Amino acid sequence: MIYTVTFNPSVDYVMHPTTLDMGYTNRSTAEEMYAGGNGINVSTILTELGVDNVAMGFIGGFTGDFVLNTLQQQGINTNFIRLDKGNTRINVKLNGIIMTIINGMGPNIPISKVDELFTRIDRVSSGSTLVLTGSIPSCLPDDMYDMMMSKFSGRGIRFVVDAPGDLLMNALAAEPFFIKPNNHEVGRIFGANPETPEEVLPYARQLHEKGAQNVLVSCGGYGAALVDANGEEHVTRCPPCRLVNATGAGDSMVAGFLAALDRGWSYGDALNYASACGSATAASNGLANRSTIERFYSSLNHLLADEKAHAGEEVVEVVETDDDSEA
Ligand SMILES: Nc1ncnc2c1ncn2[C@@H]1O[C@H](COP(=O)(O)OP(=O)(O)OP(=O)(O)O)[C@@H](O)[C@H]1O
Ligand SMILES: O=P(O)(O)OC[C@@]1(O)O[C@H](CO)[C@@H](O)[C@@H]1O
Repeated sequence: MIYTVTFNPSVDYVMHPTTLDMGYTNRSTAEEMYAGGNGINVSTILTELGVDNVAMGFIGGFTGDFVLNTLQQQGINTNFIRLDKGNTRINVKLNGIIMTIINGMGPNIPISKVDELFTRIDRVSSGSTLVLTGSIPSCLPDDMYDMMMSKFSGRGIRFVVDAPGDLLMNALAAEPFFIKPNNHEVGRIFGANPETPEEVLPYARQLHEKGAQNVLVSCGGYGAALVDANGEEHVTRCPPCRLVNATGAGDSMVAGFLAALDRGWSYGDALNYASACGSATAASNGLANRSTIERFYSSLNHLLADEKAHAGEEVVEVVETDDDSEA
């Protein structure tokens, strides 16, 4: 069974403003609301792909009710702890010409509630996967994932960590099964600026050597790279698509990689499937549905087969001329 943990869920409130002028009233032409937060997004895609999972974490107030009701309507198994005070945050996504995001802070989580979460995780059986993803509210220590992995190590639980900066680096010593930073996060860690899957591979290998078993680095529209648990390197591309809203694209990759491994696929195929899931979400309003994912996976396989067939071919530069005569 896969368990996702979202410490700071959200109502993702997507607005479509036609202008974004600071200091003036701007108007939106449409709005959508989604149950959000990284672990919740992973659970949503896993459920869409028919993989058994449970979404855990903390919710509070009327916005917490919205998150819970939405997940339950989507048939997602939930095991959330209700906070006595405060509301689950609202994260505003201004989907204009340039996407602008304002994420809320989220409610305070008392230590007694964190202990309750640990008691629930204590009951998770050996062979389970625990997905620790997303930011941790500022009221809690930023070595939280590291601490959880140490606390529950030796139980036969596989840990997946997708978190920024120190949260990720602190978790490596506990040898997580799978991590998924993006190329910018990797760049910040190593003081570099890798963009393409080929450029991130050496850094992915270093993260692998520091303890992470599978290191998948997403590179936005460029595709993604993987150093797998056997130390083998893979790169993939993105299926061509029109970008609609990339919120949750990285989480969709995490879900896609886990879903493919759950089906017994190879690491290389799992990377391709993860890329298809990411791009399918980037091309959708909200998270992708299964049929979009399968369509993107098939179009990625065509693209990769094409790339392989033409590998090593000399690139002939096409020079455009003003007249219609053939060169
Ligand atoms: N412009 C794009 N065109 C096609 N696919 C994209 C684009 N941007 C993102 N994707 C898909 O989404 C995946 C994840 O994107 P990205 O590397 O931005 O991850 P991320 O920063 O973790 O995402 P997020 O935090 O928005 O969930 C990419 O590997 C790719 O499959
Ligand atoms: O504020 P955080 O926890 O860093 O990110 C939260 C968030 O932006 O990430 C998800 C997409 O990955 C959204 O559903 C959600 O709003």
